[in-house]
Amino acid sequence: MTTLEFRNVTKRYRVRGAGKMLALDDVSFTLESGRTIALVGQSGSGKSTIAKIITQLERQSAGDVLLDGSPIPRSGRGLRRYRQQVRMVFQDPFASLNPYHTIRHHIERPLRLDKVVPSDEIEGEVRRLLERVRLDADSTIDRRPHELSGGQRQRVAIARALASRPSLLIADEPVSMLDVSIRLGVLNLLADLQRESNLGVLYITHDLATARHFSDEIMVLNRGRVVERGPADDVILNPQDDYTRALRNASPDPDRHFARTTASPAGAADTEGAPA
Ligand SMILES: Nc1ncnc2c1ncn2[C@@H]1O[C@H](COP(=O)(O)OP(=O)(O)OP(=O)(O)O)[C@@H](O)[C@H]1O
Repeated sequence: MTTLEFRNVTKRYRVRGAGKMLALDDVSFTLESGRTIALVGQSGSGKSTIAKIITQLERQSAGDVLLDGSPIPRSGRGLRRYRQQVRMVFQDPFASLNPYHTIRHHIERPLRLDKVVPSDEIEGEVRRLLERVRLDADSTIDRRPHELSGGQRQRVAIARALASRPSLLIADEPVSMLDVSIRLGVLNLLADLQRESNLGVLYITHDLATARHFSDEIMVLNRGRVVERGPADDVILNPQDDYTRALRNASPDPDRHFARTTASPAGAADTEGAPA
């Protein structure tokens, strides 16, 4: 069991000519393997700042971020091990993959860096990871990102994140840049992988309906403060905070229901896994 804990975390950004800007105000939560927490809030509420602190792109101004009770190491093997355990899926599958490199290269890299398998098993492991994200390995492995659709690229990004066999996955708006018709397929895939690997997932989203469906718990952020949290159904069906109610009322369809979340063969839930 792996646990990532935010304990009273505050983040102030220095803004030129305007002093400091409070982006996170005393935020505490615990993400553990096997559970999915959705982090919801309007633009500017601080969601990405939490992701940046977790991935060490930013440092908190105050408070503690602890992995299994210890502060995140700042350098060396400890930091490498932390980065292997906590992986990120970014919003933009177009920007997060290097256009000059093949899909094979993208997935091989973390396998080599983290010495996940012996060298002679890397090829097989790349193929296995592609199949895990329901991509056809033969027709995908030697392509470059621009030869794939947005949904296929995001599947490659997920395969790359899983390559290091992490315990926790931070998914920052993982489907918001994808065509609406294929979003559900990618979210179902993430849900399947979460269950198969007992991952802890922090699902950052604007979308209350998918937050409810794909998460155990929802945490609502407003201007850097957690204003409400609780079991997903409770937060959506019976919001206690005015801001959550406003978010819910502004949401196009917060009670929307979704089809199954069990593993599907490539192409069953959407056609993104099929070769182009
Ligand atoms: N590097 C930075 N320097 C100064 N202010 C920043 C910086 N990054 C974020 N902010 C400010 O911090 C606040 C929180 O931003 P953040 O990006 O975390 O919000 P968000 O909820 O992720 O928004 P979005 O959904 O639009 O990505 C915003 O007011 C933003 O303008």
